[in-house]
Amino acid sequence: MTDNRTIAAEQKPEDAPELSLRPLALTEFIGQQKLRENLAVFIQAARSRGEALDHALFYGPPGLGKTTLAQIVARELGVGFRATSGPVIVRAGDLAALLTNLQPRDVLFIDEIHRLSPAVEEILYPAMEDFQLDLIIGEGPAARSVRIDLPKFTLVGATTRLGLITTPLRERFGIPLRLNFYNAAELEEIVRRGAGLLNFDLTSEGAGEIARRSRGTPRVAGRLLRRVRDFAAVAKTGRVDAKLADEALNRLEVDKLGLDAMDRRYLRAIADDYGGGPVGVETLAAALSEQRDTIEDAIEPFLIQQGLLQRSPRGRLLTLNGYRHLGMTPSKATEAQLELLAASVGDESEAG
Ligand SMILES: Nc1ncnc2c1ncn2[C@@H]1O[C@H](COP(=O)(O)OP(=O)(O)OP(=O)(O)O)[C@@H](O)[C@H]1O
Ligand SMILES: [Mg+2]
Repeated sequence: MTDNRTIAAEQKPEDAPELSLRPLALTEFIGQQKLRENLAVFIQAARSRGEALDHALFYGPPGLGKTTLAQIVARELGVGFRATSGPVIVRAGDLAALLTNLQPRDVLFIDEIHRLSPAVEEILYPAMEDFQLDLIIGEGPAARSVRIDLPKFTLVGATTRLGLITTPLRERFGIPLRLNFYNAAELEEIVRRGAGLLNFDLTSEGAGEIARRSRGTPRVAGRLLRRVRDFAAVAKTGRVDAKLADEALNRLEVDKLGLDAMDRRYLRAIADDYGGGPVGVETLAAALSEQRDTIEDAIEPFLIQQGLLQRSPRGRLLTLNGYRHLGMTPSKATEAQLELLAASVGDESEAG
């Protein structure tokens, strides 16, 4: 079932150093148990029918395994894998070229699918639903439309922002799958597996320390693992235990919860400059000189999941735990206000 195209398509420069840690089969993929079990069923059913898998959409915060799963899907189906991303497909013709080059049952992976242009999306709808391409050829009065039949293929989309996907596009995915942050036990398994692949002598307490501080994210776990290994190599220590891992992670400014300097800067801005909130995300983005997207995709979801931050219709709020984590105590008035809001505000983490 090893398909060379599957491997070739993945050699994006930013992924190259991580390549060796990427699980290649569903059984190697740790965590996301329910998602994995469901996916295994759908893949097996499609295989036994000899049909293309229904279109699948993976969504969730960065680094949780969306791209990895897309590749695994193609592998497990034993079909070809073509990868592209939303912003890369500029014109309808770009997408048409990709679609007409697919073999039956192939997987076409579109990363950052929330960033497709409306014109390209229009082409995608009939392609997904009826496996047909409607193209306009020529310009002006000579223009005519042609319809091309496509092979039955599987579109796998990935996005960090489900809320930014238009409803008609979202509804064309038969298999929407959400990835959640990983728990410490799952991350420990991922770290141990990574240490094994990197030939790195790490005690299980050392692995636990890295896992707990990986921000619920396998990509972060892999990164921290490599950095701890660097510290160990320079210190000429053979075996890395919890104490050494702790020292290395402290030097990397990763705290006990796994927050990095940017996370703390974000929380501190709300506490110090906006009295704990509520403060709008645009205001925060400007204050921190960060993109709003980065804040919403990469920073906030974990802080919300950890109960340090809350979203309300009026903006972001630091929770009592958020204050505690910064080693700060809110004023009595702020505390009372927080308790009121906590009682009335639900989690809006999926809001666009
Ligand atoms: N379940 C897992 N088990 C082991 N390693 C994993 C797992 N999920 C992800 N990884 C590792 O984490 C890294 C990031 O995964 P991946 O690139 O699939 O994330 P992503 O969700 O596509 O992120 P982005 O939204 O930034 O594109 C990969 O190098 C992979 O090795
Ligand atoms: Mg990805």
